[in-house]
Order: sequence, then C-alpha cells, then structure tokens
Amino acid sequence: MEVLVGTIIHSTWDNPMVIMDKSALGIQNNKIVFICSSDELHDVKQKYGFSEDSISRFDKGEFIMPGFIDTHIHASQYVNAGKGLDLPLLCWLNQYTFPSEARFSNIDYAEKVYDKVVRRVLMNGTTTASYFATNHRAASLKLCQVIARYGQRAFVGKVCSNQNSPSYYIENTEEAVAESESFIKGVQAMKNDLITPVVTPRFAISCSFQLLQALGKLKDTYNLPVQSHLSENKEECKQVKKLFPDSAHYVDVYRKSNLLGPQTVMAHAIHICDEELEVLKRTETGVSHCPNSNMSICSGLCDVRRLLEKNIKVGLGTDVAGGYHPSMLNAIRLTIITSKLISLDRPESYKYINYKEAFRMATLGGAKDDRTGNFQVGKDFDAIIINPTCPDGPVDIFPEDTLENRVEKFIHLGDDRNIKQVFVAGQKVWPRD
Ligand SMILES: O=c1[nH]c(=O)c2nc[nH]c2[nH]1
Ligand SMILES: [Zn+2]
Repeated sequence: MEVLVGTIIHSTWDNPMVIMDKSALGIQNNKIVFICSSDELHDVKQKYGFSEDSISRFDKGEFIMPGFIDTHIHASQYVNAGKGLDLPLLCWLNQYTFPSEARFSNIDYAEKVYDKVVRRVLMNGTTTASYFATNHRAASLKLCQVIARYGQRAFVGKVCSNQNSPSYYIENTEEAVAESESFIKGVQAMKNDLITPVVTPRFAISCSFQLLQALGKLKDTYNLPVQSHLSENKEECKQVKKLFPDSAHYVDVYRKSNLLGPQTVMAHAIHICDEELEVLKRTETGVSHCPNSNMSICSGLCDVRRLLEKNIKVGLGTDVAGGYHPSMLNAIRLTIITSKLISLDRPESYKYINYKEAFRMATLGGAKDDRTGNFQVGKDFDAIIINPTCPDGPVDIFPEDTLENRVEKFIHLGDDRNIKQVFVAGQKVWPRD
C-alpha cells in the first residue's frame, strides 16, 4: 500500500471540480483503494494494515490531480507543431501534412519523431493519449514500442486512406484493411495492457465507402475503438456530400459504415446539424473538441455547450499539428476562450464553458473506459503532482489566494515546470529515473 496525503483535486459527473484539502489516497496494485479525509487516516490505517512508512505527504501548496487525457493527437505531425498554419484544412493537408507523414516509411526517422512527441506530452501531464500515426504499419508499431518504453497509456491508430490522397501517400483498399489487421495483431502481441489499437479511417474524403465498411467490420471483429475526423471544415463537408450522395449527411456516412458507437471518438464536429447530433447521441459516439486546431487552421468555432446539452460525451484534444500546442492546459484554455467568443453574440442567454468544466473535459470527459479520468475507488492511479510555485515558474501566488485560486492560476498560467511528477497505472513515468 502506498498512501498520498495532501490536497486532492478531481472531477465527478456531479461536480466538475472537487477540491479536497487535507485528504488521503491509498494505492494498492496500481489501483485506488480508498480516498478520504486525512482525519480518517487512523481508521484506514487499521482497516488496511499499513504503517507510517507507507505514507508520503506532498509539500505545502502542492496538489494531486488526474493526468490529462488527450483524445486526439497526430503523433506523426509533431514535426510540424508550431509551423505551417496559414492554410485551410484541405490545402494544409496537401501542402504540409501529407508530405510530412509520408516520411514515416523510414522507421528510424519515425522512431526519432515518436520519441520526441511521447516525451513532450508526458512531461506536460498527458497520461493517456489517443494517437494517429500514419498509413505505415511498421512505423505505427514503432510508435507503440516508444509509448511502452515511456509507460504511457495510449490508444494508437494506423491511419487508413485509399482515395483523394497524393500518389506517394495512398493505399489500396485491400492493403489498408490487411495492414490495419496486421497492426492490430502486432499491438495485441505486445501484451501491454496500457496500449490499445484503434481503427482509424483518416476521414470520409480519403476513404472509399468500401474501405469504411471494411473498417467497420474490423472494429466489430476485434471489438476495438474507432477514431476519425468529422465536419471540421465547410469545404470538407461539401466534398463529403458530393462523394457520398446516398448519405443523408456526414454523420450518416460513418453510421452506414458501422463506425459509430460508444467506443468511437470523432474529432471536431463543428458544422453538424441537429439530426447529426441526434445520431451521435443515439449511438453514444464521443466527440474530441480541438479548439487550438479549430482556430489555427480557421475551421470554425465548435459550440461545445450545444454538444453537452445533448448529453454527448466530450473530451479535449490538442490535435497536433493543426493545433500547434502539445499541452492539454492549452486545450483547456482555448476551450474556455472559444466558448466565451461564442457567448459574445448572446451574453444574456449563453452559458460559456468555465474553467472547472474544461478541466473535467480534459480529464474525466476523455476517459474511454472505467479505468481512468478521476480518483474513484477501483480505477487505475493515473495522476500528476502539481507545484504551482515551483522556482522560476510561470505562476505567482499571493497571500490572499485561496486554494481554489491556486488551482485556477495553474489551469490558466501553469506549464510543464509546475508538473512535478507523472504517474500511469501507479508507476512514476516522469521525471524518468
Ligand atoms: O485536423 C486535421 N488533421 C488531419 O491530419 C486531418 N486529416 C483529415 N482531416 C484532418 N483534420
Ligand atoms: Zn486530427
């Protein structure tokens, strides 16, 4: 048993931010076995039979919170993070993204890039990431090996595309399906409980209906999650309408392909009608909100409040490299700003997303299973320890700041310097020993 004593912060579905001062959290076999007030420590000590040696107390002012869950990030595009944001989606893909992803046919190159991105997001407190790799099976498996080396929890997809792609970066249908299946088997052979393969059609434009349907079958055969893009950009939506005239709308293309469901996460979902929203809700399909990307490549502002009011599950994504920032703190901040921008037109009636709600979206909201997202008893211990006042750090705390203010300041001003330790499934994964 390992017991942590100090300030504990997490979300529940009833309360977006629960702040528990002077509390204790017990971890055994990588799982949370109790969470209580430190006044009850004497009783739990007797109940579970642990000694004072098992207890670690955080330094004053520090707090512990669940690790971030990045529900949409292109590991392969990390090379481009922070550059090439001067074009809209379809031109951006052709000009910057496809040429860059094509380089992952070289496995040594892939390993170098993947090492950098996994390291970077881990030091920024991302304990779970849902990664897009590239079309290449071998490099996608290399990404899984790198993730395993760092001990991160991850969902990883070999990307599929068999149409409307450049000749140097395209697969045929059979190849896309066979390579996906082989990738899935390769990940499963790793027997790493923290890494799950994900069926990953790039988006409707770059996949034929035949390929989408084959991937829908693969999802059922292996009972796997699905990730893709949905209604990000108006020109993209127009093209989808042209390419799939028999579908009622964009969501219907994925529905007809058996790609929707409780294990599916669609990124963006900016330009969707009420009928599409209804289908997402009925199928329990989740949405990854990627505000940095939505603004950086001028795709639009996603009205997250509308999705939440429909009871659609919403997590946050950095969407590197359409989004330029690999930190989920940035995704939280831009979620709040996007929502405040939307509220400017109707300040009386629109309830913008506040920092506590955005915090929940970045943690519990993105949890695909019942193993992560908060500190509920029985879940895996995925957590970060925060020191808001680390030396030469980005946050200044004043005597009048309450505990809640300290958390609020970390959310708005903090960065990786404030993230003292990162744990995944009970193991310390950052800093590395
Ligand atoms: O933000 C995005 N990034 C991508 O790589 C991509 N591919 C299709 N649609 C996409 N959107
Ligand atoms: Zn994306």
